[in-house]
Amino acid sequence: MINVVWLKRDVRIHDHGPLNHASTSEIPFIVLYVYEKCQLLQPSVHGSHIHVINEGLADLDSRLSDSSHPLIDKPLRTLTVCYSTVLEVLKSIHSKFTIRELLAHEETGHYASYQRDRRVRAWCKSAGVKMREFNQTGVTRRLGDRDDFSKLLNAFMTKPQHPTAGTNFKNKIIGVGLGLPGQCKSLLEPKSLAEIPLENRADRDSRQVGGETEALRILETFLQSRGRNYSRGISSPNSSWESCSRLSIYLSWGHISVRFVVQALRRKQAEVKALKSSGVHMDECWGRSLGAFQSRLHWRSHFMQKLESEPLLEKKDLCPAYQHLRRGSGEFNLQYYEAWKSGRTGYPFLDACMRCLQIHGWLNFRMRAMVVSFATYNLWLDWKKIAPHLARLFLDFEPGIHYPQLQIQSGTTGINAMRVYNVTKQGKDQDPRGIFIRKYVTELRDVKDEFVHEPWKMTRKDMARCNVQVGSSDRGALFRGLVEEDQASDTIHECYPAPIVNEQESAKDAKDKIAAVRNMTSTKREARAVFEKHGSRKGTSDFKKMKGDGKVKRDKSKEKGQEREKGQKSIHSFAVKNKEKGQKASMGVFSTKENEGDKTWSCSTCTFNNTKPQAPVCEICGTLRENNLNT
Ligand SMILES: Cc1cc2nc3c(=O)[nH]c(=O)nc-3n(C[C@H](O)[C@H](O)[C@H](O)COP(=O)(O)OP(=O)(O)OC[C@H]3O[C@@H](n4cnc5c(N)ncnc54)[C@H](O)[C@@H]3O)c2cc1C
Repeated sequence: MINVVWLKRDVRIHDHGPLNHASTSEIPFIVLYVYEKCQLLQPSVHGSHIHVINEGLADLDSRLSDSSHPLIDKPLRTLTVCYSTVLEVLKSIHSKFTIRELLAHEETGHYASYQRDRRVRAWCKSAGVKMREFNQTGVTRRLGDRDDFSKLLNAFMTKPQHPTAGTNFKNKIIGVGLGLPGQCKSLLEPKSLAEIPLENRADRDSRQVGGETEALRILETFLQSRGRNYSRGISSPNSSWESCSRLSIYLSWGHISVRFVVQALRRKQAEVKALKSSGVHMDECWGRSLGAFQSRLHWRSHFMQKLESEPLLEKKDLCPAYQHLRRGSGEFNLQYYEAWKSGRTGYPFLDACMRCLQIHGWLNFRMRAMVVSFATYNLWLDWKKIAPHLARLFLDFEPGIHYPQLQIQSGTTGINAMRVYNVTKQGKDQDPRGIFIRKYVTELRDVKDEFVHEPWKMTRKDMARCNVQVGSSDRGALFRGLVEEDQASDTIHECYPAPIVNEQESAKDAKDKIAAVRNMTSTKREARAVFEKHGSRKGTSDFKKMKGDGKVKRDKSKEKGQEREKGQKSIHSFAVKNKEKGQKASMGVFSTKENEGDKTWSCSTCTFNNTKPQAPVCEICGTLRENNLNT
């Protein structure tokens, strides 16, 4: 008899329920990782993900074998790693040893992993193997609605972590040479994983390194010093590099647990508070930044809960009313898609973001939202078509955040306000001197500050002076003319495209199309159902009041298509009312502020600074506006 610890997105030693459980049991166990063929076939998989996974496995192998050096290309010492399907491997182990317990973490993954888990559970049942799954994200299985979500999440985060297994259990691990299907002697490079298309197997040029050791180090530097600037540094791609925690890849691949991070954060918050009350001068930034970081960690579980409750979210729109949008025949413009993908849209700030992702696999939140907004509004591309490419680009790909965010940013959830980012304005705000642009869009490195965000405004002479030709594929044409004119240049350098769409017009068209769907009575009804199931319940008392009693109920009259009663509030009626009052529709989070003055309100759930005084819900997380704690 043996136990099996099945590793998925949980490759670490700290706060690891399955490892702890196995190590305190009297029988031996296998620590198993499978390069699963059915998962590797998913279009979201990229070689860089495999490298990060391998770095995590090598780190764990060295921790479990008491060695100080993670060895990626050397024989494995404690882990059992196979290249197969998990069911085949489990069946083989069972036939050789008889598995008593299969120990794993619950996974809120894409649909293929959801189905795989169901198959494994069914097999365990039929084979008499007890399967035990541990929670590691704070997400609750089979949660009907969001009424108790925050309470449950808080309880989970407050619970003591699983003890880190001591060294005495290590001789209980059975590992190498078991003769299992596809068993590997060492970790596999992406190049030997035939399921991943060739073009997706390469690594990123410069990316974060995976593994628990690195995760702990990054957390420490953040809480010791970098985190101080979190609040004011997260929006610009220049400052976010250091100011953001940069923990996402470790959280996504399970090299650190979210509870470990939350509890470390709480200790830091207590330390800051204690120092302050003992009279030590504390920089105000710390308190604000730690609070904002705490909110982001809350969002993590908040968004993952959506996918947990709606496993098909990767494939369908949260609000069915939007299903047909961007999916008409001929609506997908391949040329636009390719330009967006390769960072050649003619909008320098946008192109810099896409090229930055190709090199590093990371961008801050605002820039991610912006690249999706540009693709789905300005280029009118279907979010489902851009999702796999972004998933491959993001080193921290986490399905439970990725798909809900894609839907929010493309305006199809029914419960979030439309947010169309003006990429040129964002560039001017977040990268005023074009430092980020010049770093990635090297064609523009010699362009003067005044044109770096709008190079198409340069005259032909300006272009010649900074050795770039904007808007023509004929490199020679411009310069031939100019050389004759003023002999200004005898060298021909690089080309940069002219903008592929008119930013203002394309945004307006897209917003009109979305608004037409949003304003339909049937859409409002569907959006309400989405809110009941997935909307944040911060400001819960108002939500309950709105419903007339303490419990959220489905509005049957609306389901039958009847009109809303007079005076009854709806998430959507507010948004429509704004327009009726003649308020200008938002061009993006910043332009709204200009239109409506400085009446911003900071959301008590997610701390986002909302710029629409009349907005019924927070633009980011959907929390009800009424009596929002920070209003
Ligand atoms: C279209 C889109 C897709 C995204 N896809 C992913 C993804 O696949 N994986 C991923 O980890 N994040 C994703 N994000 C959220 C966010 O951009 C990243 O979590 C963040 O940039 C990671 O950097 P960080 O760890 O330094 O973040 P920090 O700002 O330091 O935040 C700490 C942690 O909080 C969580 N977090 C932060 N912002 C969000 C958010 N908006 N929603 C949910 N959780 C959040 C993350 O786990 C993050 O690691 C996406 C955002 C957008 C707009």
